[in-house]
Amino acid sequence: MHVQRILFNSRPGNNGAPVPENFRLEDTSLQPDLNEGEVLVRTLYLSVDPYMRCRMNEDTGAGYLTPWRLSEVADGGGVGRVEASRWDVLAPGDVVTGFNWPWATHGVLKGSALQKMDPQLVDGHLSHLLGAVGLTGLTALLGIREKGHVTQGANQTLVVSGAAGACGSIAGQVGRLDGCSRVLGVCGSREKCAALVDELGFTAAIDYRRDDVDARLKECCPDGVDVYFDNVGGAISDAVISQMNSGGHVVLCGQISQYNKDVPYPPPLDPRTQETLLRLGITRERFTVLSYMDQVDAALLQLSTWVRSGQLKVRETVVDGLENMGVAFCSMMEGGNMGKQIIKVSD
Ligand SMILES: NC(=O)C1=CN([C@@H]2O[C@H](COP(=O)(O)OP(=O)(O)OC[C@H]3O[C@@H](n4cnc5c(N)ncnc54)[C@H](OP(=O)(O)O)[C@@H]3O)[C@@H](O)[C@H]2O)C=CC1
Ligand SMILES: CCCCCC(=O)/C=C/[C@H]1[C@H](O)CC(=O)[C@@H]1CCCCCCC(=O)O
Repeated sequence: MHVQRILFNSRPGNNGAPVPENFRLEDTSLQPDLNEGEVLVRTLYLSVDPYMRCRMNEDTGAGYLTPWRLSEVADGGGVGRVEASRWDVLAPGDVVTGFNWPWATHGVLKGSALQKMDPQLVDGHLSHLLGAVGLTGLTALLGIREKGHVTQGANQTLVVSGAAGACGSIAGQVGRLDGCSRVLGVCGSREKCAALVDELGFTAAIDYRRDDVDARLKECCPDGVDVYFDNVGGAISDAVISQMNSGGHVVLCGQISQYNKDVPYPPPLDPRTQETLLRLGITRERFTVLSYMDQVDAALLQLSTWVRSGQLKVRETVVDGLENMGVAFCSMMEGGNMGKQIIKVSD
């Protein structure tokens, strides 16, 4: 059968922004004959994620991430439909997701590497299985609950960086639903700020590209910051942490501002920020959603319930066409997305 796939074409180098030409589209054929345990899937949606920038380096800097190999098919999170199966658990028509989905229109995958999903969980919006009711939503919900120490009635102020993105837009809403009295988002445009406040229920938002971040933080967080959900690191995080209360908590979710730099993960902290954390007894623990897989079923049900009831609003930036994977990835790394960046591959 004829398939299209995206090969990893070149490395951007440990220092520097990726370009779409780091990927290339290939037309080829796939032998759909299956061995025992294999499944033929048709790709519906592919996930576009910041951690992929680390997979573009020869050394990813993170133990659990393998580098993409040159001239091989890139992979990541995906959702698709089973077309043929020699794995007992799956049958044609089933909707499945996986972490190592090939960037291709069809693929032959190991059945044991796939999770069967109930489309009712997302009312048929299957792209949400990669976002709000998938790893993104889980990251936000479990990050807040495992590391944020949010307590109903405690009058806490939560700040979220990368707030208009996939994880951030959900984390802020979860913080509000779990009891924070004030939720402030930091993001990269006026339009994103407006969406956070007008649509997603954030109390206020800061445009870090145009506003005086320190001054706006003081203005919007008059009682200081109790919980910080950190998606970006760097200068924004230094500014937020400098206004945190003693005994506060930083959820170390990601550090995207450093991913185009040759630094390990997590990147070293500014010494003044390190001193603030120590002096004020602020926790800053690394959070990885993959460490909490035992909680996935209950957490997905919670996210699904909130989305279906309208309590949790979902934003996505969906681009059509496998051939646009590289462009969409580079755009996301520069803030071109609002909510989860998705590629739609087929209906
Ligand atoms: N710990 C875990 O288990 C997981 C962690 N993550 C991490 O969460 C973070 C968000 O991921 P995700 O929600 O998928 O991606 P997003 O949807 O948030 O997309 C990335 C966003 O980062 C912002 N950004 C890019 N460069 C910078 C910069 N230099 N400074 C500030 N903001 C920047 C852009 O928004 P803007 O317009 O605001 O600049 C862009 O839209 C990442 O750090 C990622 O690695 C993700 C999944 C799981
Ligand atoms: C090195 C920077 C990572 C920063 C944090 C981050 O973005 C983590 C993302 C992972 C999260 O735990 C859930 C995911 O989907 C991300 C990892 C996926 C791992 C898949 C394995 C890929 C491989 O074969 O290397």
